[in-house]
Amino acid sequence: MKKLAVDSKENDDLSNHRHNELTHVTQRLRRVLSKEVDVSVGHQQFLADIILEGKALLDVSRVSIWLFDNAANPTRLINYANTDWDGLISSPLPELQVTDYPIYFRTIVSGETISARNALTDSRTSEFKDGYLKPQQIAALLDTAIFQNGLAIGVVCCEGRFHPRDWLSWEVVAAELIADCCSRRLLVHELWQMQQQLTEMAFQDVLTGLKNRRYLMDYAKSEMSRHQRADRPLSLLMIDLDRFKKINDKYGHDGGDEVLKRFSDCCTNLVRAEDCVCRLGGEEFIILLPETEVASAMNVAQRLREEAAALKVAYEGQEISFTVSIGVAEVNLNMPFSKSLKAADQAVYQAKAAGRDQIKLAL
Ligand SMILES: Nc1nc2c(ncn2[C@@H]2O[C@H](COP(=O)(O)OP(=O)(O)OP(=O)(O)O)[C@@H](O)[C@H]2O)c(=O)[nH]1
Repeated sequence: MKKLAVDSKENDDLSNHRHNELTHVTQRLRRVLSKEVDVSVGHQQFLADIILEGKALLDVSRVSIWLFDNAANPTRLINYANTDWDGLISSPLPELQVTDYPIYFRTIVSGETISARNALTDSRTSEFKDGYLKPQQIAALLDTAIFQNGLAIGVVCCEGRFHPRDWLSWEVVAAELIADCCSRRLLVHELWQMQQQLTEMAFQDVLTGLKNRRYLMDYAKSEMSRHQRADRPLSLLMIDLDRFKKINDKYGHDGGDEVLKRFSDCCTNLVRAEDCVCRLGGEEFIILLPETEVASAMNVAQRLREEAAALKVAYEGQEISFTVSIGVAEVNLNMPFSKSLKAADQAVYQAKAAGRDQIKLAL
Protein backbone atom coordinates (compact mmCIF):
# COMPACT_ATOMS: atom_id res chain seq x y z
CA MET A 1 0.00 0.00 0.00
CA LYS A 2 2.82 2.34 1.02
CA LYS A 3 4.79 1.47 -2.14
CA LEU A 4 1.75 2.29 -4.31
CA ALA A 5 1.41 5.69 -2.69
CA VAL A 6 5.10 6.43 -3.35
CA ASP A 7 4.75 5.31 -6.99
CA SER A 8 1.75 7.51 -7.50
CA LYS A 9 3.58 10.52 -5.96
CA GLU A 10 6.56 9.88 -8.26
CA ASN A 11 4.19 9.72 -11.24
CA ASP A 12 2.58 12.99 -10.18
CA ASP A 13 6.00 14.66 -9.81
CA LEU A 14 7.02 13.34 -13.20
CA SER A 15 3.87 14.53 -14.91
CA ASN A 16 4.10 17.93 -13.16
CA HIS A 17 7.69 18.19 -14.31
CA ARG A 18 6.74 17.31 -17.93
CA HIS A 19 3.80 19.71 -17.74
CA ASN A 20 6.07 22.59 -16.65
CA GLU A 21 8.60 21.68 -19.29
CA LEU A 22 5.91 21.57 -21.98
CA THR A 23 4.52 24.93 -20.90
CA HIS A 24 7.96 26.45 -21.31
CA VAL A 25 8.64 24.84 -24.67
CA THR A 26 5.19 25.77 -25.97
CA GLN A 27 5.79 29.40 -25.03
CA ARG A 28 9.16 29.35 -26.79
CA LEU A 29 7.63 27.68 -29.86
CA ARG A 30 4.83 30.26 -30.03
CA ARG A 31 7.42 33.02 -29.86
CA VAL A 32 9.33 31.41 -32.75
CA LEU A 33 6.13 30.90 -34.77
CA SER A 34 5.25 34.57 -34.36
CA LYS A 35 8.41 35.44 -36.29
CA GLU A 36 7.32 33.65 -39.45
CA VAL A 37 6.72 36.93 -41.28
CA ASP A 38 9.68 38.76 -39.75
CA VAL A 39 12.29 38.82 -42.51
CA SER A 40 14.82 40.46 -40.20
CA VAL A 41 15.18 36.97 -38.74
CA GLY A 42 17.24 35.16 -41.39
CA HIS A 43 15.44 32.36 -43.20
CA GLN A 44 17.87 29.61 -42.13
CA GLN A 45 17.84 30.93 -38.56
CA PHE A 46 14.04 30.82 -38.46
CA LEU A 47 13.91 27.24 -39.76
CA ALA A 48 16.65 26.22 -37.31
CA ASP A 49 14.69 27.77 -34.42
CA ILE A 50 11.45 26.11 -35.40
CA ILE A 51 12.88 22.60 -35.76
CA LEU A 52 14.88 22.91 -32.55
CA GLU A 53 11.79 24.00 -30.62
CA GLY A 54 9.77 21.26 -32.33
CA LYS A 55 12.36 18.71 -31.25
CA ALA A 56 12.14 19.88 -27.64
CA LEU A 57 8.34 20.12 -27.64
CA LEU A 58 7.75 16.66 -29.09
CA ASP A 59 10.73 15.16 -27.26
CA VAL A 60 12.00 13.45 -30.42
CA SER A 61 15.51 12.55 -31.57
CA ARG A 62 15.55 14.58 -34.79
CA VAL A 63 13.32 16.97 -36.73
CA SER A 64 13.97 17.65 -40.40
CA ILE A 65 12.33 19.61 -43.22
CA TRP A 66 12.27 18.15 -46.73
CA LEU A 67 11.00 19.65 -49.97
CA PHE A 68 9.91 17.90 -53.15
CA ASP A 69 11.90 18.74 -56.28
CA ASN A 70 8.62 19.37 -58.11
CA ALA A 71 5.34 19.53 -56.19
CA ALA A 72 3.20 18.68 -59.24
CA ASN A 73 5.25 15.61 -60.11
CA PRO A 74 7.64 14.80 -57.27
CA THR A 75 10.56 12.48 -57.92
CA ARG A 76 12.90 13.47 -55.08
CA LEU A 77 12.76 14.78 -51.52
CA ILE A 78 15.57 17.20 -50.75
CA ASN A 79 16.63 17.88 -47.20
CA TYR A 80 16.17 21.58 -46.46
CA ALA A 81 17.04 21.80 -42.76
CA ASN A 82 17.57 19.34 -39.94
CA THR A 83 18.68 18.93 -36.38
CA ASP A 84 21.05 16.19 -35.36
CA TRP A 85 20.52 13.81 -32.48
CA ASP A 86 22.12 16.25 -30.01
CA GLY A 87 19.83 19.12 -30.87
CA LEU A 88 22.21 21.01 -33.14
CA ILE A 89 21.66 22.01 -36.75
CA SER A 90 23.58 19.63 -38.95
CA SER A 91 24.60 19.20 -42.57
CA PRO A 92 22.01 18.02 -45.15
CA LEU A 93 20.89 14.41 -45.29
CA PRO A 94 21.04 12.53 -48.62
CA GLU A 95 18.12 12.99 -51.02
CA LEU A 96 15.30 10.43 -51.11
CA GLN A 97 14.17 9.05 -54.49
CA VAL A 98 10.54 8.21 -55.25
CA THR A 99 11.71 4.98 -56.89
CA ASP A 100 13.11 3.77 -53.55
CA TYR A 101 10.17 4.88 -51.39
CA PRO A 102 7.02 4.93 -53.58
CA ILE A 103 4.52 4.23 -50.79
CA TYR A 104 5.97 6.90 -48.51
CA PHE A 105 5.96 9.48 -51.33
CA ARG A 106 2.37 8.59 -52.25
CA THR A 107 1.23 8.93 -48.64
CA ILE A 108 2.86 12.34 -48.15
CA VAL A 109 1.53 13.61 -51.50
CA SER A 110 -1.97 12.49 -50.43
CA GLY A 111 -1.62 14.80 -47.42
CA GLU A 112 -2.00 12.05 -44.84
CA THR A 113 0.00 12.60 -41.64
CA ILE A 114 2.01 9.48 -40.86
CA SER A 115 2.07 8.80 -37.13
CA ALA A 116 3.92 5.50 -37.15
CA ARG A 117 4.16 3.91 -33.70
CA ASN A 118 6.58 1.34 -35.06
CA ALA A 119 8.14 2.68 -38.24
CA LEU A 120 9.79 -0.65 -39.05
CA THR A 121 6.46 -2.44 -39.35
CA ASP A 122 4.15 0.41 -40.41
CA SER A 123 3.27 -0.20 -44.09
CA ARG A 124 3.77 3.52 -44.92
CA THR A 125 7.34 3.66 -43.61
CA SER A 126 8.69 0.10 -43.67
CA GLU A 127 10.37 0.84 -47.04
CA PHE A 128 12.98 2.70 -44.99
CA LYS A 129 13.64 -0.27 -42.70
CA ASP A 130 16.99 -1.67 -43.85
CA GLY A 131 18.60 1.31 -45.56
CA TYR A 132 17.58 4.06 -43.12
CA LEU A 133 15.67 3.14 -39.97
CA LYS A 134 17.67 0.17 -38.68
CA PRO A 135 21.15 1.64 -39.20
CA GLN A 136 20.13 4.81 -37.38
CA GLN A 137 18.03 3.01 -34.75
CA ILE A 138 14.95 5.04 -35.62
CA ALA A 139 11.86 3.35 -34.24
CA ALA A 140 8.96 5.82 -34.52
CA LEU A 141 8.06 8.45 -37.13
CA LEU A 142 5.68 11.38 -37.17
CA ASP A 143 5.71 12.87 -40.69
CA THR A 144 3.49 15.75 -41.76
CA ALA A 145 3.06 17.22 -45.25
CA ILE A 146 3.90 20.88 -45.88
CA PHE A 147 1.15 22.31 -48.08
CA GLN A 148 1.10 25.26 -50.44
CA ASN A 149 -1.85 26.11 -52.68
CA GLY A 150 -3.46 22.79 -51.78
CA LEU A 151 -0.43 20.75 -52.89
CA ALA A 152 2.04 18.92 -50.67
CA ILE A 153 5.38 20.59 -51.38
CA GLY A 154 7.39 18.76 -48.74
CA VAL A 155 7.33 17.16 -45.33
CA VAL A 156 8.35 17.78 -41.72
CA CYS A 157 9.77 14.57 -40.22
CA CYS A 158 9.98 13.88 -36.51
CA GLU A 159 12.02 10.81 -35.64
CA GLY A 160 12.09 8.92 -32.36
CA ARG A 161 14.95 6.50 -31.74
CA PHE A 162 15.28 3.16 -29.95
CA HIS A 163 11.64 2.42 -28.96
CA PRO A 164 8.25 2.42 -30.71
CA ARG A 165 6.09 5.21 -29.42
CA ASP A 166 2.42 6.10 -29.36
CA TRP A 167 1.90 9.56 -30.79
CA LEU A 168 -0.58 11.57 -28.74
CA SER A 169 -3.18 13.60 -30.62
CA TRP A 170 -1.74 16.94 -29.38
CA GLU A 171 1.66 15.85 -30.67
CA VAL A 172 0.21 15.20 -34.13
CA VAL A 173 -1.51 18.61 -34.06
CA ALA A 174 1.74 20.30 -32.95
CA ALA A 175 3.70 18.65 -35.79
CA GLU A 176 1.03 19.82 -38.28
CA LEU A 177 1.24 23.33 -36.83
CA ILE A 178 5.01 23.33 -37.39
CA ALA A 179 4.54 22.12 -40.99
CA ASP A 180 1.97 24.89 -41.64
CA CYS A 181 4.31 27.44 -40.19
CA CYS A 182 7.15 26.19 -42.45
CA SER A 183 4.82 26.56 -45.40
CA ARG A 184 4.05 30.19 -44.61
CA ARG A 185 7.69 30.97 -43.91
CA LEU A 186 8.76 29.47 -47.24
CA LEU A 187 6.20 31.68 -48.95
CA VAL A 188 7.35 34.77 -47.06
CA HIS A 189 10.93 33.95 -48.03
CA GLU A 190 9.98 33.57 -51.69
CA LEU A 191 8.12 36.90 -51.66
CA TRP A 192 11.02 38.57 -49.89
CA GLN A 193 13.45 37.26 -52.51
CA MET A 194 11.16 38.53 -55.28
CA GLN A 195 11.00 41.92 -53.61
CA GLN A 196 14.81 42.00 -53.37
CA GLN A 197 15.04 41.18 -57.07
CA LEU A 198 12.55 43.91 -57.97
CA THR A 199 14.43 46.45 -55.86
CA GLU A 200 17.66 45.38 -57.54
CA MET A 201 16.03 45.72 -60.97
CA ALA A 202 14.64 49.14 -60.13
CA PHE A 203 18.18 50.37 -59.53
CA GLN A 204 19.83 48.59 -62.42
CA ASP A 205 20.41 49.51 -66.04
CA VAL A 206 19.02 46.62 -68.09
CA LEU A 207 21.50 46.80 -70.98
CA THR A 208 24.77 47.07 -69.09
CA GLY A 209 23.91 45.75 -65.62
CA LEU A 210 25.37 48.94 -64.13
CA LYS A 211 23.52 51.01 -61.54
CA ASN A 212 21.07 53.51 -63.02
CA ARG A 213 20.25 57.18 -62.49
CA ARG A 214 17.74 56.44 -59.72
CA TYR A 215 20.37 54.56 -57.75
CA LEU A 216 22.97 57.25 -58.34
CA MET A 217 20.75 60.01 -56.96
CA ASP A 218 20.00 58.03 -53.75
CA TYR A 219 23.57 56.85 -53.35
CA ALA A 220 25.10 60.27 -53.98
CA LYS A 221 22.88 61.77 -51.30
CA SER A 222 24.02 59.32 -48.63
CA GLU A 223 27.67 59.51 -49.76
CA MET A 224 27.57 63.30 -49.62
CA SER A 225 26.42 63.37 -46.02
CA ARG A 226 28.96 60.68 -45.08
CA HIS A 227 31.79 62.65 -46.71
CA GLN A 228 30.61 65.90 -45.20
CA ARG A 229 30.65 64.38 -41.70
CA ALA A 230 34.11 62.89 -42.24
CA ASP A 231 35.34 66.00 -44.10
CA ARG A 232 36.55 63.85 -46.99
CA PRO A 233 36.59 64.69 -50.71
CA LEU A 234 34.18 63.12 -53.20
CA SER A 235 34.73 63.40 -56.95
CA LEU A 236 32.82 62.43 -60.04
CA LEU A 237 33.47 61.70 -63.69
CA MET A 238 30.84 62.29 -66.33
CA ILE A 239 31.68 60.32 -69.47
CA ASP A 240 30.05 60.67 -72.87
CA LEU A 241 30.89 58.46 -75.84
CA ASP A 242 31.91 60.50 -78.87
CA ARG A 243 29.90 60.50 -82.09
CA PHE A 244 27.92 57.53 -80.88
CA LYS A 245 25.16 58.21 -83.37
CA LYS A 246 27.65 57.42 -86.15
CA ILE A 247 28.45 54.05 -84.53
CA ASN A 248 24.73 53.23 -84.47
CA ASP A 249 24.37 54.37 -88.06
CA LYS A 250 27.33 52.31 -89.25
CA TYR A 251 26.93 49.10 -87.21
CA GLY A 252 23.26 49.23 -86.29
CA HIS A 253 21.68 49.60 -82.85
CA ASP A 254 22.95 46.17 -81.74
CA GLY A 255 26.51 47.17 -82.60
CA GLY A 256 26.02 50.34 -80.53
CA ASP A 257 24.68 48.26 -77.65
CA GLU A 258 27.74 46.03 -77.78
CA VAL A 259 29.97 49.11 -77.48
CA LEU A 260 28.00 50.34 -74.46
CA LYS A 261 28.34 46.92 -72.76
CA ARG A 262 32.08 46.61 -73.42
CA PHE A 263 32.69 50.17 -72.27
CA SER A 264 30.71 49.45 -69.06
CA ASP A 265 32.96 46.44 -68.37
CA CYS A 266 35.99 48.61 -69.03
CA CYS A 267 34.82 51.18 -66.42
CA THR A 268 34.01 48.52 -63.84
CA ASN A 269 37.38 46.83 -64.29
CA LEU A 270 39.29 50.08 -64.07
CA VAL A 271 37.89 51.56 -60.87
CA ARG A 272 37.98 50.38 -57.24
CA ALA A 273 35.21 48.22 -55.79
CA GLU A 274 33.98 51.14 -53.65
CA ASP A 275 33.60 53.44 -56.68
CA CYS A 276 30.10 53.59 -58.13
CA VAL A 277 29.71 53.23 -61.91
CA CYS A 278 26.30 54.22 -63.33
CA ARG A 279 24.76 54.60 -66.74
CA LEU A 280 22.75 57.79 -66.73
CA GLY A 281 21.06 56.87 -70.00
CA GLY A 282 21.98 56.74 -73.70
CA GLU A 283 25.76 56.93 -74.06
CA GLU A 284 26.28 58.88 -70.83
CA PHE A 285 27.97 57.43 -67.73
CA ILE A 286 28.88 58.65 -64.25
CA ILE A 287 31.56 57.32 -61.93
CA LEU A 288 31.40 58.49 -58.34
CA LEU A 289 34.78 58.29 -56.59
CA PRO A 290 34.58 58.34 -52.78
CA GLU A 291 37.53 59.66 -50.77
CA THR A 292 39.11 61.05 -53.94
CA GLU A 293 40.66 64.46 -54.55
CA VAL A 294 39.98 65.98 -57.93
CA ALA A 295 43.68 65.54 -58.97
CA SER A 296 43.37 61.74 -58.49
CA ALA A 297 40.01 61.79 -60.28
CA MET A 298 41.79 63.42 -63.24
CA ASN A 299 44.26 60.52 -63.27
CA VAL A 300 41.41 57.98 -63.29
CA ALA A 301 39.78 59.92 -66.15
CA GLN A 302 43.05 59.89 -68.08
CA ARG A 303 43.44 56.11 -67.76
CA LEU A 304 39.80 55.59 -68.75
CA ARG A 305 40.12 57.83 -71.80
CA GLU A 306 43.21 55.91 -72.93
CA GLU A 307 41.62 52.50 -72.33
CA ALA A 308 38.49 53.49 -74.24
CA ALA A 309 40.54 54.73 -77.18
CA ALA A 310 42.53 51.48 -77.24
CA LEU A 311 39.45 49.24 -76.97
CA LYS A 312 38.42 47.30 -80.07
CA VAL A 313 34.88 46.01 -79.68
CA ALA A 314 34.33 42.80 -81.64
CA TYR A 315 31.00 42.84 -83.43
CA GLU A 316 29.93 40.52 -86.25
CA GLY A 317 33.48 39.98 -87.47
CA GLN A 318 34.32 43.68 -87.30
CA GLU A 319 36.12 45.81 -84.73
CA ILE A 320 34.47 48.99 -83.49
CA SER A 321 36.68 51.74 -82.12
CA PHE A 322 35.47 54.80 -80.25
CA THR A 323 36.61 57.60 -77.94
CA VAL A 324 35.13 59.32 -74.91
CA SER A 325 34.91 62.88 -73.59
CA ILE A 326 35.09 63.24 -69.83
CA GLY A 327 34.15 66.02 -67.40
CA VAL A 328 35.69 65.81 -63.93
CA ALA A 329 34.26 67.59 -60.89
CA GLU A 330 34.79 67.58 -57.18
CA VAL A 331 31.35 67.17 -55.65
CA ASN A 332 30.37 70.28 -53.74
CA LEU A 333 29.16 68.79 -50.45
CA ASN A 334 27.29 71.96 -49.50
CA MET A 335 25.12 72.08 -52.59
CA PRO A 336 22.55 69.72 -54.11
CA PHE A 337 24.19 66.92 -56.13
CA SER A 338 22.42 68.14 -59.27
CA LYS A 339 24.69 71.23 -59.21
CA SER A 340 27.83 69.06 -59.31
CA LEU A 341 26.30 66.99 -62.11
CA LYS A 342 25.60 70.15 -64.05
CA ALA A 343 29.18 71.36 -63.57
CA ALA A 344 30.52 68.00 -64.85
CA ASP A 345 28.10 68.16 -67.77
CA GLN A 346 29.43 71.58 -68.76
CA ALA A 347 32.99 70.21 -68.59
CA VAL A 348 31.94 67.40 -70.97
CA TYR A 349 30.49 69.99 -73.31
CA GLN A 350 33.82 71.84 -73.31
CA ALA A 351 35.71 68.57 -73.99
CA LYS A 352 33.44 67.95 -76.98
CA ALA A 353 33.91 71.52 -78.20
CA ALA A 354 37.68 71.15 -77.90
CA GLY A 355 37.65 68.24 -80.35
CA ARG A 356 36.45 65.21 -78.29
CA ASP A 357 38.65 62.43 -76.81
CA GLN A 358 39.47 64.99 -74.11
CA ILE A 359 39.18 65.53 -70.37
CA LYS A 360 38.09 68.82 -68.86
CA LEU A 361 37.93 69.87 -65.23
CA ALA A 362 34.73 71.58 -64.07
CA LEU A 363 35.36 75.06 -62.74
N1 LIG B 1 22.72 51.50 -79.41
C1 LIG B 1 22.19 52.35 -78.57
N2 LIG B 1 22.09 53.63 -78.89
C2 LIG B 1 21.58 54.50 -78.03
C3 LIG B 1 21.10 54.08 -76.78
N3 LIG B 1 20.62 55.16 -76.11
C4 LIG B 1 20.81 56.22 -76.93
N4 LIG B 1 21.39 55.84 -78.08
C5 LIG B 1 21.79 56.64 -79.23
O1 LIG B 1 22.92 57.41 -78.93
C6 LIG B 1 23.01 58.46 -79.88
C7 LIG B 1 23.50 59.71 -79.20
O2 LIG B 1 23.68 60.64 -80.20
P1 LIG B 1 24.01 62.15 -79.93
O3 LIG B 1 23.30 62.62 -78.69
O4 LIG B 1 23.77 62.91 -81.19
O5 LIG B 1 25.52 62.19 -79.55
P2 LIG B 1 26.79 61.63 -80.31
O6 LIG B 1 26.46 61.05 -81.64
O7 LIG B 1 27.48 60.72 -79.36
O8 LIG B 1 27.62 62.94 -80.53
P3 LIG B 1 28.49 63.69 -79.47
O9 LIG B 1 27.96 63.41 -78.12
O10 LIG B 1 28.37 65.13 -79.84
O11 LIG B 1 29.89 63.21 -79.63
C8 LIG B 1 21.61 58.60 -80.45
O12 LIG B 1 21.64 58.17 -81.79
C9 LIG B 1 20.75 57.67 -79.63
O13 LIG B 1 19.72 57.05 -80.38
C10 LIG B 1 21.16 52.69 -76.46
O14 LIG B 1 20.76 52.21 -75.40
N5 LIG B 1 21.71 51.86 -77.39
